[in-house]
Amino acid sequence: MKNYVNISDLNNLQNTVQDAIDLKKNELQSKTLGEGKTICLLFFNNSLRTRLSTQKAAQNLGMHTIVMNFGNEGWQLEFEDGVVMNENKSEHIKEAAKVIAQYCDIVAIRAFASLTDKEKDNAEMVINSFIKYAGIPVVNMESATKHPLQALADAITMEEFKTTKKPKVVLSWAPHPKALPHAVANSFVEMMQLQEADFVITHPEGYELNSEITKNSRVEYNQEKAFENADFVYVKNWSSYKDYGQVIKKDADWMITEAKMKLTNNGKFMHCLPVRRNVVVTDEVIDSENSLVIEQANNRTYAAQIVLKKILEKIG
Ligand SMILES: CCC[C@H](NC(=O)CCC(=O)O)C(=O)O
Ligand SMILES: NC(=O)OP(=O)(O)O
Repeated sequence: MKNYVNISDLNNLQNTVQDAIDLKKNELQSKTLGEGKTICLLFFNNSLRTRLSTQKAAQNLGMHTIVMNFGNEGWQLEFEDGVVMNENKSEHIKEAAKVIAQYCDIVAIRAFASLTDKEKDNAEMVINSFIKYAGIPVVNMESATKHPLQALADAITMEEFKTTKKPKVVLSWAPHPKALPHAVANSFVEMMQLQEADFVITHPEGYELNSEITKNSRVEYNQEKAFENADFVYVKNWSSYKDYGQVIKKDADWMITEAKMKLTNNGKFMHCLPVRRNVVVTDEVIDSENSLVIEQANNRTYAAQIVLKKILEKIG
């Protein structure tokens, strides 16, 4: 595997999940694989889990890490070709990407969606520019449309906690005061499409995700109906895709409550974090024994570590 930008970059999701679960048993088993190698972790947006888990994963493999809050420490980058750079952009991605590649063997990038320019977001301009110009492996730490490290961690977690071969899994929208990206939901959908599961997406009308991603995944507009007999309830807010980047309705009654979780088959509650308590989910639900949010966060290290291990094995 050269780059890890989408969950589909994995040769086989199920095998990778098993590899990660094996790795968890002895996380330092490949502690010399990355010796002499450096990874640059570039953040154009905030992070807790991704930043700490990816750095830990690299260190578990013996790598050096360089972490940079590019958004407020680096130069404003120009991504368009042929532009006269006489305004607020100090450096072109062509130089920046090639320069960064002089300092590291792998570059990992977090650059959220603009949520204002659907075309540029869908084109994945930032991460694809790094792939084009850096010439070294690129890892996606949440881009404009995808969050594959989160999706892999979620797959690991469901494998560890599923009690049936074909669980019912619900991706449920929940309200949020801000307009949030589609990336986490998109990668969760793509990951579920690679799994043996009874998968259903539930959200209010107007919050349909990009149909090029959801394809023929089932959508149920009645949240409580979707929750019936669910084994896993994965919850995330996202802004409207149709009215791009808009919060078209806040629908407080879509918040996840104990009463809704009672409709499930003793279902597990999942969320990528950070989460707005008592907006997205009640304290009772996220604090319950059926909440897997901390297990998910722990598995972020092993998701990143198995990805970096496979990239390092290819680099040689
Ligand atoms: C891993 C999730 C990162 C990000 N979440 C947020 O931006 C939440 C921000 C907030 O709640 O203020 C998102 O929804 O994509
Ligand atoms: N879930 C996740 O990616 O968390 P951070 O945004 O804190 O990295």
